[in-house]
Amino acid sequence: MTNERRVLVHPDKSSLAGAVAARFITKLLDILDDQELAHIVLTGGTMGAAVLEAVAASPARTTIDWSRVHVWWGDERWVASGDADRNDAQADAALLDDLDLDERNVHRFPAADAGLDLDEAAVRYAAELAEWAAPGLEHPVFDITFLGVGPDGHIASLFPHRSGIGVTDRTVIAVRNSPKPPPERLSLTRPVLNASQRVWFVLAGADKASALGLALAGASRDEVPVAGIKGRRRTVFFVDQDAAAEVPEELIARDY
Ligand SMILES: O=C1O[C@H](COP(=O)(O)O)[C@@H](O)[C@H](O)[C@H]1O
Repeated sequence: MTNERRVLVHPDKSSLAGAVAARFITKLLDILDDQELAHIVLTGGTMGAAVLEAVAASPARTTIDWSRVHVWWGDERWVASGDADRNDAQADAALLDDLDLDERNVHRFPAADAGLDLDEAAVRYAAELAEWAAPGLEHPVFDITFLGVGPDGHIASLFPHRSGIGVTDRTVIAVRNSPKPPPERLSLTRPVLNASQRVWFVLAGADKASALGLALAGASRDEVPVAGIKGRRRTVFFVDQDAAAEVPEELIARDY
């Protein structure tokens, strides 16, 4: 098995979301055939929600034993619980509210109204990761990690030319002065994301083309943080035609 990066292109955003949702359900079934629990990382952003809505719309989602699925997030915006700007609130609305998930298996970042400051919240989430850690690590090995990619190449809340993408001594960081609002955020760090078995980037739209092109052309992770992320077994970029505009033709596989 190779863990080379693969780029799978779909015609548009809606077919992309549907195809990723179908693959996710199939892969999750396979994973749960082989092991008792699955640990999944969700992403915020436009495609994060679109994929979850497509999972919700798929009758095949009923084939999954969701009580064996643990849900985590790659990052969170530091706003109050239930705020529509929170990544977990978007995931709830798109899918999670409809699933038979045990709330103890839904690992939300603390919210801004939880009585903690931002640094304490980062420590709290790190402790939750440690509770579920794989042997020898301080965090679970995630089976599938979904990541959106911002037009500037950020993933989770790790932004270009900021220190966060270089942090390796913690599993969770507090982010201040984020270039994208809201300014305060929490994020998993690169070593945690890179320990994932599979990293699935999902991105659509012409505004993502340059970041993706740069990452695949060998730009540094400081310039485009997405360049610094790779799963242990698989790293797949699921993209639409517009986002693929600057991907070298030889890297493209059309998934339709
Ligand atoms: O703020 C965030 O943005 C990115 C990308 O979002 P998009 O709307 O440009 O697709 C997302 O991946 C991240 O989780 C989120 O907090």
